[in-house]
Amino acid sequence: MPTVLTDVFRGHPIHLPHTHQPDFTSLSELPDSYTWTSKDDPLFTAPPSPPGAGESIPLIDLNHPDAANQIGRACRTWGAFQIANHGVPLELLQDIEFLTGSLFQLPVQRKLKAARSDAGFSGYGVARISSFFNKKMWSEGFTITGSPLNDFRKLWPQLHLNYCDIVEQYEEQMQKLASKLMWLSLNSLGVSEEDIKWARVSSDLNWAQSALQLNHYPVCPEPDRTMGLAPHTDSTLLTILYQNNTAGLQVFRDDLGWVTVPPVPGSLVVNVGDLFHILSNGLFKSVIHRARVNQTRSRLSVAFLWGPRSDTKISPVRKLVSPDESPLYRSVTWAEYLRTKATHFNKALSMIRNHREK
Ligand SMILES: C=C1C[C@]23C[C@H]1CC[C@H]2[C@@]12CCC[C@@](C)(C(=O)O1)[C@H]2[C@@H]3C(=O)O
Ligand SMILES: O=C(O)CCC(=O)C(=O)O
Ligand SMILES: [Fe+2]
Repeated sequence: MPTVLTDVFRGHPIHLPHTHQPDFTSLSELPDSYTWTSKDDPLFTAPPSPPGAGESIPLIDLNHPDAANQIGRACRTWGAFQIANHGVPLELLQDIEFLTGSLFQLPVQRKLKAARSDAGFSGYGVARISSFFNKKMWSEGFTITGSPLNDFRKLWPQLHLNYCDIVEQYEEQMQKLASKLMWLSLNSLGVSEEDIKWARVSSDLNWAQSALQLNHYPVCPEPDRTMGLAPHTDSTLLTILYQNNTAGLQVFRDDLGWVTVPPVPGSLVVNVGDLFHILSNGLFKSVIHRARVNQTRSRLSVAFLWGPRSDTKISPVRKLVSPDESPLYRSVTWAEYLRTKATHFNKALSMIRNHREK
């Protein structure tokens, strides 16, 4: 059984056609293979949030004395929020944006030197969920887990060490922030470190692991007819997303439809992932989100995908399950869940749901 993320997809190869990526910049018309309709994705034409509704996910000031409750509320109603005053240096956000921009600007032959293999985890390619859709997505991505040294050396024979250093610093900051956010939201439910022993702050963060997903959405001649990244939930506990100043991220709410998450300079977007939904016995929503593209500006985003060690069993916190009911989900490790997701995509959650008797 794999204990690091690198091994998770080894027995679950997915054929991902990286090498058929077009040179996005040379296309003046959208090819049919990139043209999406509601047949390709039932939510494609779901209404955008009504104009003037003025509602999007909350922007929460982490220094606010009531931040924990605000975060808890956002996790229950939206499954997403933005944070200001998160303590991550602005310069580091600029560095990771610069790194991401430089990576995707490399010639495609260079990027393909670090292509992700079908059974691999790290490297350059299309989104892993691509295999579940008939149409292609107008984006390219780069996944990092563990040290990026080998891949970065292929991309930047000279500068790779500087870029590795940025990734390392960024991951360190994100780890601290993610654990803080998890505990703030759990505290708002009355759950404390006594209730989830594997995730104690004092256990020096060795209980967690992560991946970084860099995304690039090139300028597109017909943005309304294509998709940057198809709707999905993240398989994480929490995801912390940095987006550049081009809008594109949307979250889905049953009552509102697609709601745009406007870029707020210096702030970060946080998503509840499927594992946090499980841990909270369904109280926190793992939010369906997608990325649209833009006709005049390219868009970059950096997702920090955060979860427990691969061998930790995640199950609903006992305290959140009422005594006369069984937990909503059976226990699952992150490795098992990622593999279930890799084969069953958006059915994964329902596959580990306990069916209540009576
Ligand atoms: C740790 C993770 C989480 C992964 C798989 C693996 C590495 C890359 C992540 C993403 C990033 C892009 C969306 C997503 C849906 C995808 O296709 O690749 C994510 C997926 C998940 O959250 O399920
Ligand atoms: O680019 C975005 O805004 C969304 C990216 C995302 O959802 C992901 O990488 O999981
Ligand atoms: Fe995502």
